[in-house]
Amino acid sequence: MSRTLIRGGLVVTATEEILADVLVEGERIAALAGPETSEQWVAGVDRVLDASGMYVVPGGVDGHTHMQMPFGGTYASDTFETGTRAAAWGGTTTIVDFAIQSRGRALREGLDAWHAEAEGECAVDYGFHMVLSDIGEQTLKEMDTLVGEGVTSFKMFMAYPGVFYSDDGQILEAMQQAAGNGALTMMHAENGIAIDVLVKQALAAGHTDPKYHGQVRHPLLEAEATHRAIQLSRVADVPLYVVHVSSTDAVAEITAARDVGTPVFAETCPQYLFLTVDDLARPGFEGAKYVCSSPLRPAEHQESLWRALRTNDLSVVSTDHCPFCFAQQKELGTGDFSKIPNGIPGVENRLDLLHQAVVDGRISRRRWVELASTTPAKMFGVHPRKGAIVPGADADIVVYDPAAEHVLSAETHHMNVDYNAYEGRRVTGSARTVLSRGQVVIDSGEYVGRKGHGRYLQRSTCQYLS
Ligand SMILES: NC(=O)NCCC(=O)O
Ligand SMILES: [Zn+2]
Ligand SMILES: [Zn+2]
Repeated sequence: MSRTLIRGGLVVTATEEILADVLVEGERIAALAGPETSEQWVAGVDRVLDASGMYVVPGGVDGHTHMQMPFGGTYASDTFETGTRAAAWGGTTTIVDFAIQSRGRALREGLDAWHAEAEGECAVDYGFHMVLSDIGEQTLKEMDTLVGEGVTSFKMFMAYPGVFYSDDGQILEAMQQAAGNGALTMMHAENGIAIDVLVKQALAAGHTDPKYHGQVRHPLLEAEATHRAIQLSRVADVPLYVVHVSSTDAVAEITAARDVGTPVFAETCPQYLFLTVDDLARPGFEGAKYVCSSPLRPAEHQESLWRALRTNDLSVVSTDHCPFCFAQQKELGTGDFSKIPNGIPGVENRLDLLHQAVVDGRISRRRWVELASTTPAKMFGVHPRKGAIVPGADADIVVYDPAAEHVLSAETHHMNVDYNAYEGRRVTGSARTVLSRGQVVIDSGEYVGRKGHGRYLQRSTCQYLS
């Protein structure tokens, strides 16, 4: 069994910051100790990693990715291989991706297909949520089986009629089923039926540019759907996790529900914290790079999101990593914004963008770890294996250089996509060395991992509910 000692760093977790050395044995963390004790370990280890001046943090847990997802006539451009490698470069050592049920098909078929795509391909560990696109008697029964296989969360869509959309009755039934089997329900909360009316009207008026994507997906239609999802979850008596929250109005619904004790949780994503509608309105067709749903909002929404991250009404930052190349993929929507594949890349950039928020004084170091690693690990049932630096946990560890300045760019990133949504942005902080289950996968910025190292994670149920 290989032994690694990480020496001299500041261990930062969601709850404490301590100067401690970390001993890794095989795939797990064996012990933490001060320098006098760890001095005695040096002779018996295979490798000593010098972490002086560095933070030693649990690997990032990105609870919302879409590797090679089919969407709008094409596929997200990162495969499980390229996307998990890019994740590792950015300090993320666990992803939870979305397996998708096709309409008219069984959950099993969708889940098997995603397993087949991911198995043997990943650089870091991965789990699956399941997207419900065809809720009926058979789907409801299958939900129970999947929970037994570690797929303990189900995403439904109030958006995308004719594709992933579920109506209120179907949503209520799936929520009732989840209430019985202990799963977490996840919601893409936008009123897709109303949005489609506005899309038709916009196109009829000749409004075809990417910026109209943001206009038709009105924040009130996000708020309305969020409200409806919350009320349905209360009727079903099931916890709810709202994905990619983008607006002040949706946050207000979540806050109001949480204030009366409803088990509603929510995430936002870096794109809503760092980008705005001005990016969607870039000249020519460039705005297509910024088309995602929920859409980017005017800058004033960002303050509400930051505030909610501080008050815990938003408790997770995930990426919703869903990359489509500008050339040939985003271009499918030239002359019709509604045909632009929805999604923004970011799995590699999340930790650094959030660390910039630490540097800027918006959140504390501990909150950074909590939002990016510990809370998603608990939310999605992989804590304390993931998201923690304690003896017995998986040795998913990032030696993070808080002073390393770099510029985010498609020229230097490792995601398989021809643009970076944050092109030219200077950030302070970078993952220097990354361990995934005890194996060094990033060594001083170089990838030294291997395809197939990443294993499927059978998740338990949401730990905020037990
Ligand atoms: N978010 C987005 O624009 N694309 C990915 C699919 C989804 O999460 O709705
Ligand atoms: Zn969504
Ligand atoms: Zn998504």
